Amino acid sequence: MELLHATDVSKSFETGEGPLQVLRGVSLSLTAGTSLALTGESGSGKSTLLYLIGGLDVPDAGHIRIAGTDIAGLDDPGRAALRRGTVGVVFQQFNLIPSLDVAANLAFHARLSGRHDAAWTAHLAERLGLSALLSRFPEQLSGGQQQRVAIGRTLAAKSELVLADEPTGNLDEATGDAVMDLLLELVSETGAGLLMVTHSMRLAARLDRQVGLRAGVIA
Ligand SMILES: Nc1ncnc2c1ncn2[C@@H]1O[C@H](COP(=O)(O)OP(=O)(O)OP(=O)(O)O)[C@@H](O)[C@H]1O
Repeated sequence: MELLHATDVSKSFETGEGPLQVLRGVSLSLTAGTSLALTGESGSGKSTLLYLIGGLDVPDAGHIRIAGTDIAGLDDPGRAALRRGTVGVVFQQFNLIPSLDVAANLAFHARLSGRHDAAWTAHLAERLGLSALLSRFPEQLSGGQQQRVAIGRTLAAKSELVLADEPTGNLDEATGDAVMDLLLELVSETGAGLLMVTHSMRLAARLDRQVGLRAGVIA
């Protein structure tokens, strides 16, 4: 089943020096249960594309269809609902909620999207090695532990599409590899699709497909 289909997506930003055209007609697609690495040099627009797909920003032109819905047709609350349910984003900076403990962070998006399933969340906590850390707060966790919570938060909401922006970019190599193992295993078990931005050809090679962005188009 086609999960994601982006067609001719363009995006520019206003800067002090005039408009900067970042994406110039990007098309890509992803089937449920498969993974795609998005590579490209710094500034090539990888994060911009991921944010558009995640409904965190809107394209100037083009279409993004996720699980059959054209997200251009959604209003702000509709896009917010998309981000908490169908689509989950794992950021390089973890982005956990500092005032909530691990258990509440894990369940946060699932609760907001009406997808909370206590048994499934407990299973994820166990698989992610978080069961003994449930009452800790994010600042009391290592980077690797925080990223495991962020992955769990996305999967707890049963997201069909997981977007990850350099998810191991803030971790040392051994910790990053362990986090990547868990991400790939759990995404594959849940049958979600994964779109991951990475600078690392080594990490990109672990995903099913690799595409590169260059000068605003898929190279
Ligand atoms: N809100 C914004 N306003 C102005 N320019 C922006 C904005 N967001 C991104 N840009 C510019 O768009 C270009 C692409 O940025 P983007 O973050 O998508 O690149 P990237 O490929 O993810 O880079 P990196 O690998 O360094 O994270 C950059 O030149 C960046 O400065």
